[in-house]
Amino acid sequence: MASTISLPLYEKIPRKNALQRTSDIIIFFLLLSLLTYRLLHLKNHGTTWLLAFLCESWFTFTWVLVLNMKWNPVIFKTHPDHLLQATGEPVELSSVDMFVTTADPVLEPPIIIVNTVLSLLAVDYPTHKLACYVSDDGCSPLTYYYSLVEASKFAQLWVPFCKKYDIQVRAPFRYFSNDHVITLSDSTKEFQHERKRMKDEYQHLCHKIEVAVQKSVPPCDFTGDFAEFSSVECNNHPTIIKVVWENKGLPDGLPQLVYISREKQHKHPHHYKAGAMNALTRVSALMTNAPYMLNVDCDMFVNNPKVILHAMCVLLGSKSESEIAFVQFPQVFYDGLKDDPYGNQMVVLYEYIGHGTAGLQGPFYAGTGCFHRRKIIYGLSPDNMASINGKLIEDIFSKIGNSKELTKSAIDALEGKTGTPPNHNLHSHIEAAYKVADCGYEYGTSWGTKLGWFYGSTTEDIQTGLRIHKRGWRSVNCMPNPPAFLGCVPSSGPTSMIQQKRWATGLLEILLSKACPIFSSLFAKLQWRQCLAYVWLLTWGLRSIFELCYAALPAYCIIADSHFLPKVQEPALYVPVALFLTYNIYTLSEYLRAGQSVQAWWNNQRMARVTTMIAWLFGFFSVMLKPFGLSETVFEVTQKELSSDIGGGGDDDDASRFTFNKSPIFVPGTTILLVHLTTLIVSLLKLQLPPANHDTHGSGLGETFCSGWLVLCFWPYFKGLFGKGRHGIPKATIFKSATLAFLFLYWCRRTAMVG
Ligand SMILES: O=c1ccn([C@@H]2O[C@H](COP(=O)(O)OP(=O)(O)O[C@H]3O[C@H](CO)[C@@H](O)[C@H](O)[C@H]3O)[C@@H](O)[C@H]2O)c(=O)[nH]1
Ligand SMILES: [Mn+2]
Repeated sequence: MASTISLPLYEKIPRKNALQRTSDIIIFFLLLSLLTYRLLHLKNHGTTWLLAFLCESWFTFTWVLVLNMKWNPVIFKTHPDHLLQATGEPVELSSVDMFVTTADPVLEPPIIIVNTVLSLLAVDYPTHKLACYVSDDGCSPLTYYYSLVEASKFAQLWVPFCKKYDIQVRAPFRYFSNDHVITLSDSTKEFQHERKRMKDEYQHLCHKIEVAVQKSVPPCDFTGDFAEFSSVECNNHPTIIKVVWENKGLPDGLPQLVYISREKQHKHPHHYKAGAMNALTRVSALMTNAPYMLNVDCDMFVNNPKVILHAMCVLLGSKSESEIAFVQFPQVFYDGLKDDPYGNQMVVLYEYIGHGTAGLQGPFYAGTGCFHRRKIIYGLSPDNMASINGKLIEDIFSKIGNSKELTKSAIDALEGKTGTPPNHNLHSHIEAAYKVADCGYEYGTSWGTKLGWFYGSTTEDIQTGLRIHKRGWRSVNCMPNPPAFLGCVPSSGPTSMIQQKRWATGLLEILLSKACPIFSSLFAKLQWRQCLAYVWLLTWGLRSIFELCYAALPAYCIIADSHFLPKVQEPALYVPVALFLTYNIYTLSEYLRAGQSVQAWWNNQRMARVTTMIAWLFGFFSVMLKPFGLSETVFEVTQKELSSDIGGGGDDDDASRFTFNKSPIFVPGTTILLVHLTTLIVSLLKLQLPPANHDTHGSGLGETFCSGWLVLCFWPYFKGLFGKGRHGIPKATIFKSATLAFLFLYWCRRTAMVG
């Protein structure tokens, strides 16, 4: 097919960044000057300078990693219209299995899953080439019944409606929301009438779900279709697989829809999302065996109905198939709070780091909104592409487990004989599918270690992507307009902190494992600049230690009456001042160029400090304490809320105010704030004293400024000291933090007097 394509399906366009490179280099040189200054004066000063030197060396190292990532940005532009022209008939397109994972019907309400599934079912693609599989780790009849059975009924109306009128947003909650204004006046009577009907039907569906969720009773008595759900515990139950909708080869019907809740038993590790993805891979292999797999988190609905066509442009358009393993769409969020108060919307991150890594071996796999090739998930290397020989097949045989049907489908996948034959009957494979979804199936196989999604990290996405890059594959990021998928972003302090903690934990687990990118670069095919990009990401947890130490320095110096920054009269002071100014102007310009506000920039700067020193610190400790059995790294599911729950759009001031709870995760931040409030006051008082009382070693303006800056960074905590309810830091947390702050300051004083 590729040979008949003449117009390019995608283009790789280098992005100009001379100015950025210049600022990057300037900052790098300023960092080097600071290090030189430290080295020259190290012997005149004590431990504080050594500590400062170590921290600044780490910051410089991190900066080199950032510089490497941003140096050669590229943009991939896809042309779906060329795809349709080239193939003439859309029927020639490959089939795609679409996976949705969900784990908890409370944190991930059924209405969210309904919308994601509906948006997937309604994409612009021949429907008989699509199958949607929903994995439910919560084993909830609510999810099964509403997200799938009821949704598939509604889909019978919704999908034809979307296609007939070429609706752009195919998640109904979004389409019918008020901020999605449609000029109904210039539309036909017929359209208005049908739209009204859709809206009524959708509201009816919502109402049913609401009632069931509130009563928290199962939607039915456990008979018939639901018998399997009776007396299940979410962590201990047999496999449940249900074919909700079967497409009998009709291009304009609905895509196949299958519900899977893999078996779980207390004594078997289930490997969280990675385990779910592997079960999905196996079950779908038996049922539809599409050569491409799209996976989304349950909250990531399709926002651009052409998304599969965009992905196909890259996957079919790469010169040799052997190049590109996966196509990653960025995580974009809907209805995020205004100006990103939690600093977690990642707009600027995707803009610079995303396009930057695209110019290296390719973007990281982000766990959602990504198209994979099935054979690569089965462990294929670029070298093996040309010949699928007996040895390779034997190899697969030994790894994939003892299901004959699965082995056969895997061989088909490797040989390129994939896709659903016409009149394919899903039910005929259900028995084999139950078998491969058992929790015992993976014993003695290589699932999670050599094929599929990889185990051992709570960021299974990064680990899986790294293993793919390690084999020499590339990846591409695709950022169509409008964005391909939209999802939820945490909009509360506790949720956001827990998510960041999980990431830091998972990333550090990878760094300390066999999968460490440094080995992959030395002994496998991970390109060294890509390796550096991974090192940047995987060291998030370690950064917390250096930042925390650096934050302790000004406080220590003020109490101990020493200094770690050049004094006002020293010309060397220009170095940190210039560094501070250049860095902030530079990051600010990044935000402005990405269309973000000054407030968003500041919120992100501030939250970067809070996240690094607090959430990542917890991630660091949970990894460090794991070998001693003092901690367990678990995948804590992020709470998802529809915008209506949080006051729509988040313009109101209260919604963007930081929230707290009783979690110990808020102790260190409160401690840092209390320490710096104290030292700020102490140093301001000292600055008032006549100069005669100052010897040249005493703390100076630099330290005072640092303390002040940290207080500003922790300003949400400051407000939390006086806040009420969820906006206030609990009294017990304040008490613990005050004790810690006192002990720290006391210790500073003691060591200073001894020294
Ligand atoms: O035991 C589990 C736990 C989670 N999930 C699903 O995994 C997805 C991601 O979980 P979520 O709580 O939303 O985590 P986020 O932090 O929002 O997810 C980001 O980070 C994860 C890695 O930590 C990636 O897997 C995700 O794709 C990425 O969006 C959701 O659909 C969950 O239902 C499961 O299926 N089984
Ligand atoms: Mn999520």
